[in-house]
Amino acid sequence: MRGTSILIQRSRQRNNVPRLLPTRALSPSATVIPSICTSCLSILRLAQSQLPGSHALPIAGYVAAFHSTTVSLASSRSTPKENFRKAVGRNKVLREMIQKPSRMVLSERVGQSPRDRNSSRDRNGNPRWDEKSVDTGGGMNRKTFRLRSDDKQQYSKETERRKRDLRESSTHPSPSRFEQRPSVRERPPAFGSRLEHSSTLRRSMKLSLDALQAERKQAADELYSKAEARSVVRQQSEGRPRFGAEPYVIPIRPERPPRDVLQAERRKAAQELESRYSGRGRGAAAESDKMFTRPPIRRFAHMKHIASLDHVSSKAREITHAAEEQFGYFETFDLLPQTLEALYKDGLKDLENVTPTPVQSLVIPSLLDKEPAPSLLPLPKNFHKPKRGEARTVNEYQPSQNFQTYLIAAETGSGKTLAYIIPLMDTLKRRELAKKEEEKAKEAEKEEILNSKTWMFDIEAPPVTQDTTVGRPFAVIIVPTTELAFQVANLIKKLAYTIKLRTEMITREVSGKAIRERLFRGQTTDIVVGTPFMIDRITEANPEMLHRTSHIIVDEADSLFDRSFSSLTGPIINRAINLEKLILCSATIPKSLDAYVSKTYPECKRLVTANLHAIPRRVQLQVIEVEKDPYRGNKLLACAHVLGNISKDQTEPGYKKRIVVFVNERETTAAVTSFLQEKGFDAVEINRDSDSRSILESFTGEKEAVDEGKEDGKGAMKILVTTDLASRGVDTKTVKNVILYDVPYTSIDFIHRLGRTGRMGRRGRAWVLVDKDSNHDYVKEVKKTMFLGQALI
Ligand SMILES: Nc1ncnc2c1ncn2[C@@H]1O[C@H](COP(=O)(O)OP(=O)(O)OP(=O)(O)O)[C@@H](O)[C@H]1O
Repeated sequence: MRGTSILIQRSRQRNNVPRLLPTRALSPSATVIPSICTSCLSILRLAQSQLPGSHALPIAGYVAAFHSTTVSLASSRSTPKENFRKAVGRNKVLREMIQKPSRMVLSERVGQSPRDRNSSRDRNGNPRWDEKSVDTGGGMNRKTFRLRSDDKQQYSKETERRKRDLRESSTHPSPSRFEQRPSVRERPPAFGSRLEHSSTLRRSMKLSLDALQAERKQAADELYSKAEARSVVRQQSEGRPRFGAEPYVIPIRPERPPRDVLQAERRKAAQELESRYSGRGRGAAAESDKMFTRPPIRRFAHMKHIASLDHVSSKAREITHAAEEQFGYFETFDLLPQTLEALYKDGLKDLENVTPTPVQSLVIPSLLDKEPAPSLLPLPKNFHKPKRGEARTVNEYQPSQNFQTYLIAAETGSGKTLAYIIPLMDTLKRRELAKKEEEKAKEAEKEEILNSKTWMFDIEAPPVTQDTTVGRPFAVIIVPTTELAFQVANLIKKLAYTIKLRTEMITREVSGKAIRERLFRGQTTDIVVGTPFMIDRITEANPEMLHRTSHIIVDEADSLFDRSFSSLTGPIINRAINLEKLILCSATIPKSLDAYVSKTYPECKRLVTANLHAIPRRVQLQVIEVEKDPYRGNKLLACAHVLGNISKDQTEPGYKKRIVVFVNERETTAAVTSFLQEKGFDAVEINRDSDSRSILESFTGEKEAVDEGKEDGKGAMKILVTTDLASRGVDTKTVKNVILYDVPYTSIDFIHRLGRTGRMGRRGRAWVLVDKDSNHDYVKEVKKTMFLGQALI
């Protein structure tokens, strides 16, 4: 073509999908078609063979339109030929152009041989064609060219040779693609245009069109069967393919199995699951449960690496859901009137229309005990009280064998404390009332005998028993920190006022003398709350103290059975020789706890809520990249900046904003607190020397109105800087914002720290500061899991 040359490289078409290939326009006036596929090649051939240069320009546009049609057909499973035919059928302009060429576009080169289309003269400058204008009567200025006789001969020879080659190649199997392509040197000399070169090349490679298509079809079938995602590069413009735009990838999806096949598979899997559970004990079910439903998610690799949470099966969660829906009101639990009264009046004061939380619906009916207390085993005669400084012997008692064990696990701030306290107090009160009734009956009987004449012969001497109630509690609650002991003891005291039970707290804050007086001053103590260290010390010196203990509750059990506490918690349990119920309670079940419980208490009953290990979606987590501007690695600055932003927002108008900042190491608390104080924030830290109880009280109490004149900014904020000391169990229900100054070491710490906000259905916000030493991927995974509402692993 004279004015326009559209050069097309040889294209391959795989998998029935037109592939775009780069082409070039040589002439500056040419229409640039950046990419084209083989299906469109035919059109261009037609244009080049039939049209003069100036008319090839609009043809380029037609080709673009044609190409878009073939691309849209590409996802169908028809062959390129069929696609081509369909595309022509759809495109009116092209159809007309191909079927009956317009008179308007035909010009001087009509009838020119495809060979040497660009030059009408040979090397010697002689005209190749005898130019003779012939009016064919079909067009306005149609011209025809007569071939010179020698050229005519050469042309017919060439045609003959091509046909022969094609016949031969179709009888031979096609070589592999790499073998097919000859090196540049081996290639036949260019003959005519590049278009011609392309067809010559194909001929020289002895590839028949049929063989090529068969190969493509096979490749396509393979791809579909393997369900490999192949890609079609399309250029996106208003949802339609266009040339020159950014490419994007559309994966070809594998064929979906029919619906009935899928349903049958699911049914089979469900039956298998059912059969694994039916007719087995709880322990076995739990075992198979674990085996069968190990988390299939591999994408949370970083979380898996760091975390140590145990997986809770979907079956266990389903069971819980069913149980949770059963109880809508506290009245349905069949509690004593005084327990109900205490619950509404003291436990959930100032709350209207309270209903049991999921964990309470699950736990209260399971722990309620209406049976009378069983008779006590006597104390062993050889009770050994170790002297001061003497080595402890752990296994000197015969531990109780017949107690039931429960593992209660529910998300943070879900009301676990009341879930175990209410049934415990109700049971103790029931037993107390039953005992009183029994004593009353005995008294009446005695009176009757004394009044009768035969009393001298019938009455028996009263038995000598060790059945004293002084300093021998019925229940012991062990918690890991003094702060938590204070909180739990406070709640029990409130309830006990109405229920009429006595409770005492034993922590390091209480002196030895005070404990002695409280416990052994001559009155019955029903419930003792304390830290493991203190309870262990006292019960080691006075093992008879646990003689009547029927209930032991281990709150934050994962912490109390870890390496630092297990040497204290285990012996306490062993000393309770009349133990009936051991209740382990926690918001997190690490693998270590699960293994310990399975081994030590194989018959343990697990009461686990459906959302265990999931941080509620109502808590938003934001990640602050400390290394980036404007902080440039300055974590203190980042923390102050976040606090500054919190101070400006209008989230808690009229009330003091309470914010908790968690750090990993105790030493960091002082540095962070003093920096924040320097910046004008009201920040306090909890450390060994500080009065943690009063500090925590100001964060666990009800909302506090802001001082006059300090309605806005830093004056309306209260910041607590702490380690994990305040991360477990502390009921910071009015805290809306939590800052994780350091990335927590484990998912367990993540759950407990973030659990200080968003409690009992409230909304919360959290920020985590990520610096160069932090594991970014881990934080990303936690954030993603939170967003999805999934359990952390
Ligand atoms: N049924 C209820 N309705 C409304 N509020 C409740 C209910 N039960 C408990 N609460 C309140 O929920 C708050 C959180 O309870 P609690 O401290 O027992 O949570 P938790 O599950 O032990 O949390 P953590 O795992 O952090 O120790 C408390 O302020 C409590 O008064």
